[in-house]
Amino acid sequence: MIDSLPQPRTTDPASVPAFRWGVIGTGWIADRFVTTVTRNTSQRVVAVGSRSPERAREFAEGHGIEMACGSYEELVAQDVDVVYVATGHLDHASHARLALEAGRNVLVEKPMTPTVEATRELVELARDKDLFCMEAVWSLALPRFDVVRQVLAADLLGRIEAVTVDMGEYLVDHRRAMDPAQGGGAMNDLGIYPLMFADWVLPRVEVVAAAGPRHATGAVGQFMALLGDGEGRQASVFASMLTDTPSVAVIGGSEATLVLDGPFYRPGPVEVRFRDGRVLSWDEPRIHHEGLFHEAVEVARCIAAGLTESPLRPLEATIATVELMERARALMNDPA
Ligand SMILES: NC(=O)C1=CN([C@@H]2O[C@H](COP(=O)(O)OP(=O)(O)OC[C@H]3O[C@@H](n4cnc5c(N)ncnc54)[C@H](OP(=O)(O)O)[C@@H]3O)[C@@H](O)[C@H]2O)C=CC1
Ligand SMILES: O=C1CO[C@H](CO)[C@@H](O)[C@@H]1O
Repeated sequence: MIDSLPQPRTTDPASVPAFRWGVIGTGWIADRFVTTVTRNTSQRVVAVGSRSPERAREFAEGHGIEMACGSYEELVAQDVDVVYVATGHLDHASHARLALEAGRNVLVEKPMTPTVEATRELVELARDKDLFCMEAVWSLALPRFDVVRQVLAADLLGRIEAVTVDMGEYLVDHRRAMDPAQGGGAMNDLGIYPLMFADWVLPRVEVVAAAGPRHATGAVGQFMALLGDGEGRQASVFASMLTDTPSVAVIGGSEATLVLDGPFYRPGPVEVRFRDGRVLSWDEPRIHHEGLFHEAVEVARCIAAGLTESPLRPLEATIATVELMERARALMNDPA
């Protein structure tokens, strides 16, 4: 009988080489990513690219970045080892392609692309070029997720029977995230996380049913999906841009139940509740998006090791998640 949860095996940022990074886009996530990477690692963000030379300059000055590029083409032509694609959902494919064609490794914001076809094309290109490519599902690089990974590998929960996971954040007033013309709606911004989680825990799971009413903007404001693996295991997924929900993830097993208190996709605690009443927990500071730096360290670790994909977010897993997204969308008549 164990008396504590496993310690996470996350990579020490100081143990990986300092690579030269370029960033495409100067928006919300680009700002957070560069801030935390600069603060917590020795990775060097040396160039930023924007559609506007002015915005590139402002971003570069604000973050102490050497090169401000007035176009994405100019950015990928710089001497960088890896490009972080931080533009909107519908632009990931073309901007990642631009970087790969220029011979750069890529870390691409989620969803890598909103469709199975475009994701497969990008994966194929990265493989043809023998370049590193990863979808920035940063949760999977967090210490918290490594604790879960080890709990699952050690079969501490018994037979997994159910996953329930929700993710609700009030984003109704967010122009990009609710604009259907920019791929806005509950799927691309939020739903990808709970679907990824269900698929990560129960890899053969399929979407059985889904419903997602449209908000006044025309985007799907929230959706529920029911998943099953054909062997009796089920997952329920809920994502909403219309209200804040606990955003808790639960893995129910025959021997114990694991709970990731919300928001499950960010840094936070892990609790395992055994059927005999014992509870084991592991905790870390709830540092919000500050935890983004872990994915940059994972990228550096992989590139240094000569890997073209990360075992934390293999490209086939990215494809599996977008397959679930596409199936759920089809059931709710929501074009990508
Ligand atoms: N990992 C995470 O926790 C998070 C991930 N994300 C993901 O990151 C991506 C970007 O989200 P976010 O940072 O919130 O978005 P923003 O709208 O804040 O930034 C997007 C950037 O894309 C660039 N861009 C290029 N073409 C266009 C266009 N036609 N219209 C508008 N912007 C354009 C702009 O940079 P410029 O003008 O300088 O060229 C802009 O700053 C999304 O795919 C989202 O899913 C978002 C939030 C959190
Ligand atoms: O990936 C994401 C996670 O956090 C953000 C806000 O809290 C979301 O909007 C976003 O798309």
